[in-house]
Formats: sequence, structure tokens, C-alpha cells
Amino acid sequence: MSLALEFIDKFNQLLGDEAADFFAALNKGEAQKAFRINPLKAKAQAICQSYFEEELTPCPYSPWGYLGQVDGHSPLHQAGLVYSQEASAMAVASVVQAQPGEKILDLCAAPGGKSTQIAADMQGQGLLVANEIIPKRAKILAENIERMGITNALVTNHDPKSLATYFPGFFDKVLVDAPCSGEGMFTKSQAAREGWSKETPLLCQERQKEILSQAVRMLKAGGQLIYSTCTFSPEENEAIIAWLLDQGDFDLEWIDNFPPETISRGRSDWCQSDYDLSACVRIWPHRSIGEGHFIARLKAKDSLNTDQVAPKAKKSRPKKGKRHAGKSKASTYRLLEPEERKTLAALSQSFPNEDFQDRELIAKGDQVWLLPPSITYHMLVEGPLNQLHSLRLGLHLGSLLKNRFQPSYAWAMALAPKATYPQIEISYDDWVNYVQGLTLAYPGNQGWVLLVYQGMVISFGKQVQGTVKNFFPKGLRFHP
Ligand SMILES: C[S@@+](CC[C@H](N)C(=O)[O-])C[C@H]1O[C@@H](n2cnc3c(N)ncnc32)[C@H](O)[C@@H]1O
Repeated sequence: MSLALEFIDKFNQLLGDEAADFFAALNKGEAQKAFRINPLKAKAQAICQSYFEEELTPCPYSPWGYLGQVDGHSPLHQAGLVYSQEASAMAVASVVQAQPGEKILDLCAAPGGKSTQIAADMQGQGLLVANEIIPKRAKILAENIERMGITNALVTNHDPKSLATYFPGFFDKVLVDAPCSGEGMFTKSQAAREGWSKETPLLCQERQKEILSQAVRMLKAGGQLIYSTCTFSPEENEAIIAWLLDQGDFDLEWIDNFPPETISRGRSDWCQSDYDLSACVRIWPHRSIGEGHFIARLKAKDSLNTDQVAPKAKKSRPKKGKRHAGKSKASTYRLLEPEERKTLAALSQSFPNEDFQDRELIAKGDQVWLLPPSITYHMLVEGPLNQLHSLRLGLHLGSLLKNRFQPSYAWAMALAPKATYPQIEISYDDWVNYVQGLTLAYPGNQGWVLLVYQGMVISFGKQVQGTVKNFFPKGLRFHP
């Protein structure tokens, strides 16, 4: 399908002589594939390098980014050593420049490309809240957070307005990777082309303003707001930044992360603005690799007026007959009983992990969680977060069963294969068998073990008298 005539007219006017190259890049087909190596996994760089055999070609937008394709059904992918991501999309988290210890919100986070990159930069320290409004997409986000071995994230499923009631003036950085008209996806998606009309950018602009109004409420005075889209229209980019600057609470920050020849600068003349918008960055598919992105970073003034008063705990009022999925009853969270702690300790002594330091353990039903930093049991039960709908509360450790503890897949994914851990090095054929849900045969009787393939942790398994029982989650099983 060809590009809409109104789209062609619009970008002919904006780009002049350059427009033909732009249209040619959009019509060329899918952009260069890329992936990010996950530094949270032990020896990820060396393992990936040996997998590809040839020297990897770096992507200019992230120190962990490379050009090329990783099979979604390969051990590298399953074990979370890589995240497949469109090349220019990696630029966004590079602008966030997440630091260990910060509190960061990724407000429109699914499927998790930027969240997983931000978490890698945070190195497990500080709090990442990864939020997604659409429940199905939030589930995929949670799975990606888990696969990448991230232990300091809270994955939530809220609309921006309701999330803002939980976290007023809370975050050092807020990323809004906004839903947009997706013009960058015209390279690969017929649906994106078909869904575009002259009005689309302005309709998206309305929604982007609503989302940003809520994002600002969650930012600390002096914090940073990062805004990005995968579209080119000025209405959703420069005009949005001018609108934010009009409110008087922000200064635009110069972005200088990338080789200058791979980016273009924001254009004030494209939205008739008096502000100098050249601090913003646009990546074009005809000038660089990838589908294209627009990115801006703003710093909130110290006078930013967010509602700094933490909300009071809300009372749970389940509706008759049906409990709203977004409401977790305060009483369902509890601290572990001493006996339960002992049961868990028996296993955690075999798999000791620094993450356990200074973080609270809680249970909900028989499920045990290691809370992320900055989130406490008190906040979840009696405090402001008691109605928060979360899919992941830090690290899911596993299930308390009668007098025993069954460790989770998430816990395995967060462990490095230390030599002191009980483990079994499995063959490729057994990796194929295990991810399909089959039991394995390895002599021994070690109980819980980490299954490791070529230095990558695959899952927990339970070895009893020469048989390794399968604990690969049913919902994630696949046929490589
Ligand atoms: C560009 S995508 C995010 C991509 C993601 N940051 C990543 O890197 O993987 C925008 C997201 O915003 C979500 N969204 C749609 N409408 C929204 C709204 N009104 N408020 C907040 N998020 C919304 C979409 O479901 C989508 O997941």
C-alpha cells in the first residue's frame, strides 16, 4: 500500500528536497534489525559474541546495542541475554541516562524496550515503576521484566490519571514514550499506514497532552521529564514541547548523546514557536538506521508545583459479587511468619543473592515477593499504595507450599550461575526439551538446581533420583 497523499504533501512541504529520500526509506521495507545485550546477565557480552561468531556491529544509540537479528526462540533470547529492539528506539533510554539509586517512572512502558534498558542502567539499585494501561500489554511487559532478570521494578497497570494519585511528586525522572501516529512504523506496518489520516497527529496530540499533564504530577521539583514518539509530525513533537514550555515549569535540556551525523535537531519553525527547540533530537530513517524517533528532555524548575502531599490509604470497597481486578485488598499482603521465613531460608542459603539485603519480604496468599527498594510493606498495606494494581512487586521469589518452598522462574532469571550454586550444565538438546516442558535425565539427587546452558541460566529444575522435573512456566513453553 502506498503512502497517503496528504502525508506525502505534508512532508514534501516540511522536508523540501529531502522528502524523496524520506519516502524512499519508508518504502524500502523493514528497517535494520537490532538488539541490546543485557548487562544484568553475567558474561552476557562474551556469550553473545561467541554466539554470533562474527564481530558485532555497534548501534550508535546505546553502548549495549548492536545491529542484527536474534531468533526469539534461541537460548540467548529465552535466558534474557538480549532484547530485540528497533535501533532508533534505543536512543530514548540513552537520553534518560538512568543512574543506580534513582526513582524512575516509565509511564507508557509495554512491551518494555525502554524499561528494560533503563533497568540495565540502574544495575538493580533504585526503583523503576513500569506502567502500562492495557492489561494484555502489561502482562507482556511483566514477562519481559522477568526474563531480563530485573529485580527492582514495580510493574503496574493503571491509566496515567489514577497512577498519579499514588505517586505525587515522587520520581526523579519520568519517561513518556507516548502513544502516537506511528509514522516511523510505516516502514513495516500496513496497518500503521492505513490508520493514518490528516487528523491523526492532532488527535494523538490531545492524548499526549493528557498523558503529560498526569506525568508532570508525578515528577519531583527539579526532576527530568523525557518525552519521545516514533512519529515525525511536528504536532506530536515540537508542538508538544512548546506546549510544555508554555506552562513555565520546565527548561529544555540539550541532548548530546549521539554522533551528530545520525540525528537532526528539533525545528521551531515547524510549529511556529518562539522557543529554540533545537535541543530536541529527531532520528530519520533516510539519514540514519532504524525507523525513526523524536526525543526531548526537560528539567522541571525547583518551583514545579506538584501535589506533594502523599495520598492517604484508601479503603477497599469491593463491589458486590465481583472484585475489580485493579484493586488488591489491603489484607492480602502480609509479612512472612517465622516458620515461613525458615522454609524460604533453607533455599536462599543455597542461592544467596545480594538483592536480599535491605529489602522487605512479603507474601500475598502463598506467593512471596522481595519488594523493590523504596517500596515497603507498610505502604502496600496501610499506606498510599494499598489500592495499587501491580503485576510485579520487585522480585517474585516463589510459592510457599506445605513445609517447602517452590522457587519461581523469575528468581532463576535474576541469578547469575555462581559456581557455588547447585546446578546442572545441560546440552542444547536438553534445552530444547526443557523449554517444551519435558523432564530431563541427569544422574544425581540434588533437589533444587539451576539449569545452565553455555553459561546462561535457563530455569530452576528439581533433581530427584536422576530425573530433573520440569518447572519451566507453562505459559512460556515453546517449540524451538
Ligand atoms: C510507544 S508505545 C510504548 C513502547 C514502550 N515504551 C517500549 O519501549 O516498549 C505506547 C504505549 O502507550 C500505551 N497507551 C495507549 N494509550 C494510552 C493512554 N491513554 N495513556 C497511557 N498509555 C497509553 C499503549 O498501550 C502503548 O503500550
